[in-house]
Amino acid sequence: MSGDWPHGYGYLPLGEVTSTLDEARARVGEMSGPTWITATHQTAARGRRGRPWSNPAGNFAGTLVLPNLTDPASAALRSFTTALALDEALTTLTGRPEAFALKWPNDVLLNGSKLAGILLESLTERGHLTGLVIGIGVNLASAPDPGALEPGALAPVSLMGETGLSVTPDDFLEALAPAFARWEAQLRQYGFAPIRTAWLARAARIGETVTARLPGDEITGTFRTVDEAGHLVLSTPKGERAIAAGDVFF
Ligand SMILES: O=C(O)CCCC[C@@H]1SC[C@@H]2NC(=O)N[C@@H]21
Repeated sequence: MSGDWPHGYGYLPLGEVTSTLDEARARVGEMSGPTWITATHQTAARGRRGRPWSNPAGNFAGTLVLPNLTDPASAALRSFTTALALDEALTTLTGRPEAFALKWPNDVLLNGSKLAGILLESLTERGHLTGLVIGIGVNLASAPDPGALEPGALAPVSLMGETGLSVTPDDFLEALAPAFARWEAQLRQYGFAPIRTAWLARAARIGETVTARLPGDEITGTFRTVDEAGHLVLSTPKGERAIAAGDVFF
């Protein structure tokens, strides 16, 4: 599997790298359109909020580069298309849709624990958005040692550990890439509304009490919905709050 796929995305499979996100930043100038970059091993993979991301062999590590995205609001919606594509790929490969759920803003859960994470990073020039890189890690073969988890954080699990199914990173990308291309085409053609509906149908903990941790603040409330901008909407004793970015704890 290399070069171009039928859906027109490029593909760059790499061996050991610091991070596929670093490779994306270094190589975006050579790319004319959306391109997947994968690595067999990352020596300095990163997760959200500057956390390290452990990447044992056999797990999926990839970055999708979307050059020429210049609207920040629509770029952020790729959290949702990416999560839906991951969910679709996992459902296709396992036949078990009921086992997976989506956690706002960027995680895929398996049996209620964290299976996959997504990290969006902006590419900018002179303060303007010029593109987006979407880093994706999926614990296919093994779950990393959770180390010291924040209170309330979900422990990682692996697809192999939870289901006994063996899926290689290459097989995973074969399912993920066309799924992403379809969700991306839908977003471009119809806007966020159908993506939002599809995401909500797969969301974990709607109607339940959750806590959103923001820099310097913590908001607890009932998870009502995700609004038209992709913000998390919580009902709190002080009224409804729409949260643009943060970490959610159950
Ligand atoms: O849940 C998170 O914190 C997001 C994790 C994202 C990890 C992936 S692995 C491939 C890509 N390269 C990185 O350095 N990080 C992302």
